[in-house]
Amino acid sequence: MKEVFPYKLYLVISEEGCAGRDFLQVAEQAILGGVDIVQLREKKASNSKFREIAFRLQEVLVKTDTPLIINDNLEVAQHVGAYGIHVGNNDVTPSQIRAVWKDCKSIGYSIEYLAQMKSKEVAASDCLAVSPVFKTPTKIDTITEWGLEGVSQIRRETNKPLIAIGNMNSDNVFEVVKAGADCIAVVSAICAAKDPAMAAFTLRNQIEKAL
Ligand SMILES: Cc1ncc(COP(=O)(O)OP(=O)(O)O)c(N)n1
Ligand SMILES: Cc1ncsc1CCOP(=O)(O)O
Ligand SMILES: [Mg+2]
Repeated sequence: MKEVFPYKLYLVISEEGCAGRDFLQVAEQAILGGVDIVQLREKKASNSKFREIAFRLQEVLVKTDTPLIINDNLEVAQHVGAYGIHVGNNDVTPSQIRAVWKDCKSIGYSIEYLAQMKSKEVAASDCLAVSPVFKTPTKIDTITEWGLEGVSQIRRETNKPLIAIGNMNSDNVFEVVKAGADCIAVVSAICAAKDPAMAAFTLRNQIEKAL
């Protein structure tokens, strides 16, 4: 059976986060470098704008068969026929998504505190994000800074694919994978890099070395 989440390097992108560069080109370059899944995270866009950006990104991703994940917005995710969705504790829940979106291939769910691990929402998810591993200016409304010990602790509690996010960079991904992460998700390490393809290539190499 095909694994639902075999991905290793996950780009989380927004149009605004690419600092004036064309976000579609950043995504294309990142994929050339080794990104194998992309999430569109538009925290401020209206539904219609979010949908429009998602369609444009989807057009680029289909060329390389790269899956598109939509952050938070179930309506947009279904409308564009995304591969899946990522949600956290303030969003529509994984079990609600499962109930209404029958052909959703991947529901990702953020783990912010340990008690979540026993919840029905974890059971309803396909993959879990250790969120954040390290504090990051990209997202400041976070609860637990998990650190390497937190990644290992969550690893011991589940066999589901674990995505590490939060200040991931080429200096720390090796040890984060060694601690138990299956996949590394990044915003700034690629979106703010001078050369997104090279940045992705370097991250991917570190991940492969640790596996
Ligand atoms: C891969 C991945 N992991 C974690 C998050 C954070 O989701 P959430 O806690 O819902 O916070 P917002 O991103 O919605 O601000 C994510 N988006 N992607
Ligand atoms: C979306 C999100 N969720 C937890 S941390 C984070 C932001 C990660 O951004 P960066 O890779 O720039 O630290
Ligand atoms: Mg969310």
